[in-house]
Amino acid sequence: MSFHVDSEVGRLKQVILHRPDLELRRLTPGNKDELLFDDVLWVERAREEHDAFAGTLRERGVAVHLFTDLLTETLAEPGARDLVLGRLFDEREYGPIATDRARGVFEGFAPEELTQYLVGGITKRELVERMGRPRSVRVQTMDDDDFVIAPLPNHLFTRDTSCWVYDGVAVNAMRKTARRRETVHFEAVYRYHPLFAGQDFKVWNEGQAAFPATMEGGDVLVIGNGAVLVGVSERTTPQGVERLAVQLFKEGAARRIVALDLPRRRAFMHLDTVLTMVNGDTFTKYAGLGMLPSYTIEPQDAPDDLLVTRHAPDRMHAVIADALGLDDIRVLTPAQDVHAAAREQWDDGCNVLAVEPGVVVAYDRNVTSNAYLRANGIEVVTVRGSELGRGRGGPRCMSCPIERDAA
Ligand SMILES: NC(=O)NCCC[C@H](N)C(=O)O
Repeated sequence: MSFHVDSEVGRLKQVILHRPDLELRRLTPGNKDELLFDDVLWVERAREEHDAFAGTLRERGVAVHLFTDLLTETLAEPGARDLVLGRLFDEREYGPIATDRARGVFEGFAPEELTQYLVGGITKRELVERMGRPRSVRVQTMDDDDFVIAPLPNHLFTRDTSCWVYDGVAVNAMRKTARRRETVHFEAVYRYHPLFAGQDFKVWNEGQAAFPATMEGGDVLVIGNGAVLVGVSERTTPQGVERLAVQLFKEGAARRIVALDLPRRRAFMHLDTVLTMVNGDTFTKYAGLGMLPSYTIEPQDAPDDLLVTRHAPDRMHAVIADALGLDDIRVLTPAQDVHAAAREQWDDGCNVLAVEPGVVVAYDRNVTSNAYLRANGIEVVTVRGSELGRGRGGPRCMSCPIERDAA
């Protein structure tokens, strides 16, 4: 089987999703901000919404792989355990007394339990029950219900931690502390899971070791025609984009990157919160985004050199069209008052996931955006996201395509 993502909108064949679990039960009013959520969730309802989302994709012929299953199966491999636990149990984090004992507890877990605690986190009480009370200053200064290892609720947004670009995968260094531990889980999955191990695909970057050259998949749109559209954002750095460009060009996997200079704000945290593609020449865009400065990045003769051209904001759509080999692109932005538009953007109205050209999955609550897409010939399949949306991500954020045709 070969994995590749050749567009944003061609037929979607395989995707990785993460069904919410323990990590969201551990989200509280006290930790939600640090964990990048805007509210606590009703987890059972979030799971129902997520099951319905997965069901919608399956009905459209998409093979859905659940991240929990992938990680659990991966952790049955000794090499994967060593990679993940070696990265996690760092003496500089847990102190010289507790680190090895805590690691010993995790070494003893069966794969299912190991996945549960790696993703859901573990409290001091849970750890001490298993390892006894160490003399560790690090552990003794904590309350029993404090997390020794924090939960990872943003695994829900599988788009960001790894993203496929043509015939390779970028396993991304994440900007925010709350998401950094997600990366090693995907490093292990792509290296050791039987679905991927031994398969012929390229790896565009080296995981969290690339930090601080962060790049997140929500900023990466594989628009087709050998081009990639990338947001330089709150999360994705210019050097992260530059490194991606060097890798893609070295392997001849892409011909051009267009980088958009986004405002560095949480509401616009990734490009796909304000701009996504709905068919081969059409984008849905948030009215408040306006026009942005852009850069085209192209290969030079020397492999470690790049041709970088800056364009004024009014050229943004033309620059994207040119990368696609088109005279123009269609940009769909519904006419609505600025307050309504801001609310729908916040609720991921632009964050749609195409399952084939002209057919997208969207949250049902974004009534105006969805009606406008339909009026312009796009089929919109709606899913509920009243709970899921509280983490500020929609259908595109919650999916990591691993196989998708060209448009
Ligand atoms: N591509 C995306 O925009 N993903 C949404 C990520 C939301 C998550 N709570 C975060 O702040 O990283």
